Amino acid sequence: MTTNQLVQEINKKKSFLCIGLDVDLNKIPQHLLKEEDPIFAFNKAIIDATHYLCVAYKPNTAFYEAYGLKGWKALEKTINYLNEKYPEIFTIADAKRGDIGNTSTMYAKAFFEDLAFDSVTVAPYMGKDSVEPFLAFEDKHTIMLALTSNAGAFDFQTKTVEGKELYKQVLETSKTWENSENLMYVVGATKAEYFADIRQIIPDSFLLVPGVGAQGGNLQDVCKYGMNDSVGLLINSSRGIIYASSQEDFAQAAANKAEELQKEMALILNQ
Ligand SMILES: O=c1ccn([C@@H]2O[C@H](COP(=O)(O)O)[C@@H](O)[C@H]2O)c(=O)[nH]1
Repeated sequence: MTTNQLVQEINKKKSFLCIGLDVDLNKIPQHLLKEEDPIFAFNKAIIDATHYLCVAYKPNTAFYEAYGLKGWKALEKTINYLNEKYPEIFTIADAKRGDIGNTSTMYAKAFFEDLAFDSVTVAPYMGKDSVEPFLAFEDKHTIMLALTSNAGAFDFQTKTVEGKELYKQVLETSKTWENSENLMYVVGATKAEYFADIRQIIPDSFLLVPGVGAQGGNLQDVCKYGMNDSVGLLINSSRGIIYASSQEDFAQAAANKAEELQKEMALILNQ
């Protein structure tokens, strides 16, 4: 999917919501455990109930890898279902990959070709030659960690290196890489006070923003400083939506939570 198609979808749905599909078998409604593939059954119900309220889904691969082959199969069924039934939806494999060049190419093939995700998250720590192999894929997006939502972000990312915070170095340097137009960035909603500075460096890039809901980030603050002329934000909520209920009504409860966020977004877009 191109960035223009994503922007069109945002404007059509009046939503820049991304729903995180972080499936934990201990948290899903127990009646689903009788299904042949409980993870996929859960995802399918959530997707069918919420697709008109969001523009992206983000399965975090950890929640699938943890269940071995069954988990990976459920991930494959989920992305295939999304691509076949809801091709207008942007898909994110939250895998936080990145390695020496030839290995990164294989990661990119796994997520862009075999699983056919629109985007994958990567860690910048290994630098240019670990990220450029992802950027080489046309109409695919590489979402690089910039300033993460967790407390540990302050261990390295905000430390000053050669007179500048490390996350700023990451943003500035990445702009010089080949095919950098295929980059998006992760910035945590819990770091709202940093968005204005970040927008100075990357005014036009899309930002994937996790951390609203369960982690306490505030949507209004993020939008105030992080939004650009094309909206430029994908706000992710995972647990706050998908675990709204652990009963038979779980999909409707998730849709209700998603609608609360979508309505807030529509108001912001109409301002
Ligand atoms: O900085 C980051 C980067 C990634 N994440 C991931 O986003 C979701 C957030 O889930 P919630 O349940 O809405 O808190 C999860 O997959 C994280 O691994 C992040 O939170 N922060």
